[in-house]
Amino acid sequence: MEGSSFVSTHTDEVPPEAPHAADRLVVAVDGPSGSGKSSVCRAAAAALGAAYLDTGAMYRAATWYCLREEVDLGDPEAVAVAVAELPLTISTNPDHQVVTVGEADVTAAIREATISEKVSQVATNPEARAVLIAAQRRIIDRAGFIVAEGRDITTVVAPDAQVRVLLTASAEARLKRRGAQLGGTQDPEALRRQVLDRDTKDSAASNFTEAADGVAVLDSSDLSFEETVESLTSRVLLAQGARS
Ligand SMILES: Nc1ncnc2c1ncn2[C@@H]1O[C@H](COP(=O)(O)OP(=O)(O)OP(=O)(O)O)[C@@H](O)[C@H]1O
Ligand SMILES: Nc1ccn([C@H]2C[C@H](O)[C@@H](COP(=O)(O)O)O2)c(=O)n1
Repeated sequence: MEGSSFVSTHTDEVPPEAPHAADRLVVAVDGPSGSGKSSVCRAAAAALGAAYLDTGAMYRAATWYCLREEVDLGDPEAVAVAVAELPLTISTNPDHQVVTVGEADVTAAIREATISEKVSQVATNPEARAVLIAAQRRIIDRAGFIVAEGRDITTVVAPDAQVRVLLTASAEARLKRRGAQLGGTQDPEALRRQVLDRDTKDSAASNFTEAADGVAVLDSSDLSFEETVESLTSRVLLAQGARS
């Protein structure tokens, strides 16, 4: 498993070390905010010995960069130009996530509420998306065995993935989980903005509320965290078994 992938925004080439088709097993997971994508996919990847790609972290890092460069997020052309120059690296080690922009380690900073509230302005920019989607495809190609999660992985980034899952949960469960995750620091209105309002904005760029053809729905509303991880890993093991 590769621990770190440099995301070049300036080339489309498939890296020379890309694995053979027979060694590829891509697990694509999409879903709304707070459904458990990051935590469940990271745990499943660690259990399976797979790489892990958090594509949301890439949109968050792009937003952090735009803010640092004082780019007007309301100016789509300026955002597109900035993201095309984004010097981003993201680790694919499920046990150790590191995101850097140039020399800056932004792993913690990209989780702050300011970024959560502004990230949709970058994520709904078509040119910015094209740059990040190309980078995500290169990382997936290079990894071979990888769990990648986001909003458009099953449909746009890796529609040919061997395992495709839409991870859902009720709005009530998602708000409760996010509230607990943030240690009860957010008032109900701030939580709604960060979870439900963000979903509404992000829906303009991709459909992550309905499963596309061939995508299985995993509803975690009434499942524990461990049961959800188990459900995902068992689907992957089934796919592995079917190939051998
Ligand atoms: N089945 C579950 N039962 C209980 N808690 C869960 C479950 N799945 C995830 N969680 C918890 O819910 C919280 C939110 O999960 P997570 O951050 O993985 O969601 P997400 O879908 O990646 O959200 P976002 O897209 O906003 O980043 C975490 O604290 C996680 O541990
Ligand atoms: N494939 C993706 C991944 C993420 N986004 C957007 C949607 C979110 O607002 C933002 C941050 O993602 P999160 O960390 O909350 O999973 O990025 C997207 O549009 N496509």
